[in-house]
Parts: sequence; C-alpha cells; structure tokens
Amino acid sequence: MRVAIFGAGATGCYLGGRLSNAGINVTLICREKVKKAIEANNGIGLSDYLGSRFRVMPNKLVVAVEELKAAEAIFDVVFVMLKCQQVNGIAQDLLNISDEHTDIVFMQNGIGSFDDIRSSMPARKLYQGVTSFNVLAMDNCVYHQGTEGGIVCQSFRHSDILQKALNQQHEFFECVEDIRCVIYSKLLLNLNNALNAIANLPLKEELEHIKYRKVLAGAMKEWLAVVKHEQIALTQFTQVKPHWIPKLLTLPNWLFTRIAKQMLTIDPKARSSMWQDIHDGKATEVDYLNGAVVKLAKNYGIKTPINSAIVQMIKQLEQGEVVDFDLVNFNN
Ligand SMILES: NC(=O)C1=CN([C@@H]2O[C@H](COP(=O)(O)OP(=O)(O)OC[C@H]3O[C@@H](n4cnc5c(N)ncnc54)[C@H](OP(=O)(O)O)[C@@H]3O)[C@@H](O)[C@H]2O)C=CC1
Ligand SMILES: CC(C)(CO)C(=O)C(=O)O
Repeated sequence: MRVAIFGAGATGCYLGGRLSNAGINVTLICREKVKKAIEANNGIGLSDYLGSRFRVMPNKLVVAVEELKAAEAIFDVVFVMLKCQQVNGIAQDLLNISDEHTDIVFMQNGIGSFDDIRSSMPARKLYQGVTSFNVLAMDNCVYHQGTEGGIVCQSFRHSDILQKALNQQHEFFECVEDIRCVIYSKLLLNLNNALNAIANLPLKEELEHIKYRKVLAGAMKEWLAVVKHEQIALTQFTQVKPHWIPKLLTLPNWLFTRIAKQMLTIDPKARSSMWQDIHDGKATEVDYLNGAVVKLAKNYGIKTPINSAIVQMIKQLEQGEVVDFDLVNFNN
C-alpha cells in the first residue's frame, strides 16, 4: 500500500514519520526547504511526550506531483496536511495523484475548508480527520508530539491496515463513523489557537493567565450555543466534558492549576499553529476557526462579540499591526 502526505509541514512530517516507521510506503509532497532539511538530517526525527525518539527516512520526497513517474503517480491513500486556506488550491494536484479507489483524507482543523474543495472532486472518495495533539517543529528536522492524543479519522477502505500498523505500541490511529462530533469538539479547543497567537506566549504559560482563560471561556460559550442548535454530541478529548470546559477555565488560578492538571500537561515550549503562522508572517486559519463560529452563529441569531473581536485582532496581526489585548472590548 502506498500513502502520500500532501503538504508535509509540522503534522504532515509527524504522521509521515510515524507511518514510515510502521513499515508503510510513504511519499512526502513537500516544500523544497523541507525536502532539503530531511535529506540533510538523514530523515525525519520524531519524539513524543512519552519519551519515544527515532529518525526515519520516508520512501520518497517530492516538491511537485509532476516529479512522480506514471507508475508511481496514483496512491492508495492521500493525507492532506495543509493549512485550511491552502486546500482549495490543490484540487488538480489531488486529481492527478488519485483515482476513484484512492482514499483522500483531509486533516484540517476548523470548519469550511473541506466544503471548499468537495465540489471540485465529485468522483473521488473524500474523508475527514483530525490531529488531536500538538506538533512542535524543532531543530535538525525533529517533530515533537507535545501533548497526548492521536489521529481520528472517518473509516475508509485502507484504514484497518493503517490502524494495525500504527497502534502497535499504543492507540494512535482511531476511526469513527461520525466525524462531525469530533471536528466540532476539536474546534472548541482550537478557539484558543488565536488567543495563543495574540498572547504571544507558550500554550502552558498562556493558560496560566486568567485574563486569557476568561476570554477563551466566553469564545467557547458562543460556540457551544451553536453546537446546541445543531444538536451535535461533542466528542470528549480532555478529561473534562466539553460543556464543562468554560466553567473550568474561569476558576481562580490556584484552583485551575490543581484541577486542570491534564490540560496543563503540555510541552512548556508548545505554541498553537496559529502562533506559528503569525510568527512566520503567513495568513492564518482564523476564518475557519473563530470566524466559522461567527458565520454559523448567524444562522441561529446567536451573537458572537468575543469570537468577532478575536478574528479582528488576528486580522490586525496578519497585517503586521500591534494588538493590545488589555484594551480590547469583548462585549461589543
Ligand atoms: N501544528 C500543530 O500542532 C497542529 C496542526 N493542526 C492542523 O493541521 C493542519 C496542518 O497544520 P500544520 O501541519 O501545522 O501546517 P504546516 O504549515 O506546518 O504544514 C503545511 C505544509 O505544507 C506546505 N505546502 C503548502 N502548499 C503546498 C503545496 N502545494 N505543495 C507542497 N507543500 C505545500 C506548507 O508550506 P508553506 O508554509 O511554504 O506554505 C507547509 O510546509 C492545519 O489545519 C492545522 O490547524 C492540528 C493539530 C495540531
Ligand atoms: C493541538 C492544538 C490545539 C494546539 O494548539 C492545535 O490543534 C493547533 O495548534 O493547531
């Protein structure tokens, strides 16, 4: 079985490395700088919060699908590991490396990017999945899983084989029938991505400040109001039930740090992928995260002043403007 990772950055290199290490034939479709870094370091280094460390070289690295010979151009499974805003631009490339039997799995956070591309590929088998952990790109091409969690996907034709290969040491690759519950629940957690970028702090340190936690709790409540209207039963990713998370976040520091131990079991250096985008001067996924809350809430007449203010702040940061969190009015 041949697997392609389309867009090998943080999560793509991590998943590609795990698959290669499990004996799966993996091709990475990545940027030139990623390819050069992997070659220069004799492979992708993987480490995780459980102490596992290894280095592995995928079967093939290409920077454009045109580099693939006819005999190797069609894959059994393609994992699309791009940022949301990049997905729509690769429809033709995906058509070129797949046929009607290929399982194409979109692994983006948030809501909207899958709908953007679905209509361009009506004759393909498309699925969605979620990366429920944080990946930190470190020196020497090492990708570090900084929090617990795994990959959760809709079941697809080859998912059993991947599950067997990847779950030998511990449960890492899980398949579910209803992915919407998973995606909606992951969005609840990802509402912090923007605040983490605004706070400009590691995730752990940011969550130790009640001023960020209170705004996050408010943003989450807006999303939970939408979820209630849509009657979605959210998947539980943390030890706390999704609906209790806002309550937990607003506890005073001394109590929060005791009760939310698991939530704070994060690599001290880990930051959100949106922080990374702002840091690199790139466009962010905010329209698919906090922006998606604002958009869906309109269908039900739900007001979203907090998520709207967060979107506004991120747009300012994208333009290189300075944002002062303490001066923002979240009640407008
Ligand atoms: N990072 C994390 O810890 C987590 C991320 N996620 C989610 O997973 C998704 C992927 O995130 P992440 O891995 O961080 O993203 P990255 O930006 O690290 O990885 C995407 C990679 O694909 C490259 N790329 C873009 N277009 C192409 C193309 N046409 N051909 C080849 N390469 C291309 C990008 O290059 P360039 O940057 O030059 O465009 C980048 O190297 C997002 O939706 C994110 O929210 C989910 C959980 C955790
Ligand atoms: C795991 C988490 C929530 C970390 O912020 C993430 O999904 C991201 O950074 O995009």
